[in-house]
Amino acid sequence: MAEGLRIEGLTAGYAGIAAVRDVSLTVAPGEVVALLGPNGAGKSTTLLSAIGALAPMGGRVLFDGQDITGRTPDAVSRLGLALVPDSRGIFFDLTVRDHFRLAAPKGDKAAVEAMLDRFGALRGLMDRRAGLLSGGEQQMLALAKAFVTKPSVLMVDEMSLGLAPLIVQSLMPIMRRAAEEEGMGILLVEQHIEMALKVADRGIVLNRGAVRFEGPARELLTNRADVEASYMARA
Ligand SMILES: Nc1ncnc2c1ncn2[C@@H]1O[C@H](COP(=O)(O)OP(=O)(O)OP(=O)(O)O)[C@@H](O)[C@H]1O
Repeated sequence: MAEGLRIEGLTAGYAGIAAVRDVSLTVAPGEVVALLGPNGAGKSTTLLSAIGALAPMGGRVLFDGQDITGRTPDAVSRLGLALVPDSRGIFFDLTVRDHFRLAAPKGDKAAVEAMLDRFGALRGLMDRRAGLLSGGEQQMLALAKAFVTKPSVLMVDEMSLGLAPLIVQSLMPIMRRAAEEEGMGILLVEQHIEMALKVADRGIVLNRGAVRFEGPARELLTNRADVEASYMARA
């Protein structure tokens, strides 16, 4: 049964030093969750542990009720959990079309068409090398490449990195639509607090490796003082 992503008591880090401690969060099917927090809070570490790129030191990652802790990123993505990393994971010498061939090797034409309906700007760019795309187009490609694999939960790490706010604003509703129309669960790591909370159902603030504040996105939007205080939390 589709239950989405459940991270339970995750402790993870590097060279034996924990960067996140006892972090728990869920992303249900059809839900958009904004994972917020200052630089170095542990947001990427959480995502990397969920996808299987970083072995947790403690806790569990469950996907649709199955314990996937310690599985490889390939195995995890085959189950339907995808990550768009902040580095975007695109190859400058390959064309846009090549990226879709790699992402959907079985030639799922319907999935590519559905994705092009969402990211219409890519239609005219199919034969362009990714290195010649603008920053916004590259981010669109990174997202679209994940969409053609039809994940049931998609994690996006800093979609807005290096992009003009107007471009980010145009990408956010695509995330919302995917949640509403396809039941995709979405975990958005974002520095643009307001833009993320406007499309999210819930918000979670991570700081110094722990969850400091969480609640319905609408409440976090109107309660900016608590959100900002949790960004500053020193303990
Ligand atoms: N490969 C690594 N080796 C050692 N320490 C790391 C590594 N990657 C991240 N860290 C450390 O782990 C902590 C959490 O980093 P992480 O990248 O998860 O934070 P973040 O919330 O995603 O930050 P940002 O918003 O700046 O991307 C930081 O103190 C960071 O310096």
